[in-house]
Amino acid sequence: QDWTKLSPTLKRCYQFLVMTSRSFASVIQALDGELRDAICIFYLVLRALDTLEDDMTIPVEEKTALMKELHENLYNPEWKYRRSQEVDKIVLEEFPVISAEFRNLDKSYRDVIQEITKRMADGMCKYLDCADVNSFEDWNEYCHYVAGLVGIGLSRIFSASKLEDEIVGEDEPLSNSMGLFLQKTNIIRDYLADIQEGRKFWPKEAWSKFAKRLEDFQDASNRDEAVRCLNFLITNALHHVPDAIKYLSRLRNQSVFNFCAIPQVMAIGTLAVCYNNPDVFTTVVKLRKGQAVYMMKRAVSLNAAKIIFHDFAAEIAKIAPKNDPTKDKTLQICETILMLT
Ligand SMILES: COc1cccc([C@H]2O[C@H](CC(=O)N[C@@H](CC(=O)O)C(=O)O)C(=O)N(CC(C)(C)C)c3ccc(Cl)cc32)c1OC
Repeated sequence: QDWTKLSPTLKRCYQFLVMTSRSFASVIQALDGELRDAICIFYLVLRALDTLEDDMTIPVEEKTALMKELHENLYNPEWKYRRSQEVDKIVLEEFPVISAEFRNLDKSYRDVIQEITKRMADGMCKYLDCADVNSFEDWNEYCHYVAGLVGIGLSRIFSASKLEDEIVGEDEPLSNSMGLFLQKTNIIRDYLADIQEGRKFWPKEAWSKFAKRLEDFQDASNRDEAVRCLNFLITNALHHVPDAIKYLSRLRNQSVFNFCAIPQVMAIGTLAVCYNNPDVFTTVVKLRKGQAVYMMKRAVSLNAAKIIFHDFAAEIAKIAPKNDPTKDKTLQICETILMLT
């Protein structure tokens, strides 16, 4: 990334990227050619939408209008929002800087970013009034709106840049799975942080088999049932791994592969650390920093990524408890992953 050649507004956008995405910013900045700026701006527009959705100080009616209009305000040079209390509020306060660089992008990228922003906002608003996630179908739909659409949009940008084949952008189910795997992993890992903020993303179809209320998993007396529900959800999330492996096998550009593979291997590593782990209900379980850095360095080829998927699937299969009600399905999906990797 040659910072000296950037316009002041584009330089400012990369500063926002570094502020809002910590470790991930470096992977975006390493993207080749037109992809770097297009995905930097896409990331920031998504961050702006996410910041609105997360801000509980904005009344629901006002928030719904702001989110649904964001895709139009990409073409409104003055539009900004200054009343957010969120940590990443700068992307809303300085939105004119982001929209200015959005309008400098090639039309093919602008059309994808605008369409995904519109569809995501509409979907998020459907779940805004705490319409709880009941069935696994609801869970897949919610994750499609907040994450699957990101995968679909990114895949179309990869193909539009010609750095990846048309098929990458056309195959929506695979792109959707890339998002569902990451988002389900985040939701599983973030049980305690979310419940403490009154946010419930674990599907009722799952937790109702193990407790009367989702909050009950916080009590040490319910720890065994909580871990069984955890293992049930992790097993469901692992079913997206075969699609992720197929998606990664289609990529030809090294910088795109690194950008896509690193979050996926971090996610299966997170699921492996969470599996059968009661700490999920008392802290936010994270990969050890050294392990995360190690994986970011290693996941640079399909074979290297496959080995990481293989090792974590083998680890989960090894510790699957004999008396866990989901054990057979867990071993089955692990076996499938082991055969693919
Ligand atoms: C083909 O699809 C993808 C390919 C590569 C990366 C991502 C995906 O990876 C990061 C990775 C990331 O942002 N990691 C964080 C760590 C963390 O949030 O736990 C980081 O390293 O800061 C992520 O998590 N999300 C957020 C969603 C999952 C909601 C989409 C995300 C948000 C905006 C963009 Cl443009 C991309 C992604 C993809 O999206 C599916």
